[in-house]
Amino acid sequence: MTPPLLQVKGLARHFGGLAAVKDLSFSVEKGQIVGLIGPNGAGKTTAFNTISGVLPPTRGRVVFNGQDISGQRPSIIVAHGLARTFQSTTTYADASVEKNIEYALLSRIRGSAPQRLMRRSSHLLGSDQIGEEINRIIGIVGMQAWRHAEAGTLAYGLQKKLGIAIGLAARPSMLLMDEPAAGLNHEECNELTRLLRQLRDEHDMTILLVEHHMAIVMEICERIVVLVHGEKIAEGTPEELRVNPAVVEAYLGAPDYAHA
Ligand SMILES: Nc1ncnc2c1ncn2[C@@H]1O[C@H](COP(=O)(O)OP(=O)(O)OP(=O)(O)O)[C@@H](O)[C@H]1O
Repeated sequence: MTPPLLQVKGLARHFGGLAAVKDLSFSVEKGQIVGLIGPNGAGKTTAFNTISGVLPPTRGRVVFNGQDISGQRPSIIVAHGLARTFQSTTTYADASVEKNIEYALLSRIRGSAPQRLMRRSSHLLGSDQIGEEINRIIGIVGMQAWRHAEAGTLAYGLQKKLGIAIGLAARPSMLLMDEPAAGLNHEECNELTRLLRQLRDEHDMTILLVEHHMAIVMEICERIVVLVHGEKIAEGTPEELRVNPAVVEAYLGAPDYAHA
């Protein structure tokens, strides 16, 4: 049997006396979209930051594609194929959509020495391939019409798509997405749902999604991990969690969950 692509084992992260994440274990199989949900302050972002190398874990391990990546720098983790999508604020506002993607590709090519050593040769791009790669990424996120638009002038939903495009420039096999639906309108949420499915079905992407928008989580995730006060209180399919008393209680007063 193929081992899971991502395995989080007994992960903990403390801030002084506060245990923001406690003994968290879960795994994500290749090709799955898994949700990580929980009320405000549950520890979702801390778990994400610890998995992606932004914060070192206090305890526990993160294994990706069979390799222990716990506590590695974000650039090394990206080179392993585990990338985070960026918030719109991390784009170059004055540069065009294609330039932003080009900068992301160039940083991948230049990378650090250990990154270069780790990358498979197919991951190295010659400058003649950059144009093709920009076309490929713009095609995936459906931003052909905005190719020459300045990033800072894009509507919010398009800026978020550009953030996903920049994440894709790392050619990851797995994306960690932190609240991609935040601030999107109804039509943009539908588009996001289509894009996430397309990334998985047509581009072999595995996705771990932190998201407050319960309708999207319930519709798109095969499995969901629920955190409350830093602890995993439940894990299962959307159908299982909808009727799980502990989850319903944690979300009492959250109408979006009740109606998802
Ligand atoms: N750098 C930090 N220093 C101290 N405490 C922190 C730090 N980052 C997070 N925390 C605390 O850790 C706990 C978990 O926060 P975290 O942001 O991970 O939760 P979350 O589930 O992502 O919340 P939200 O849904 O509101 O984004 C909170 O009590 C928060 O105040």
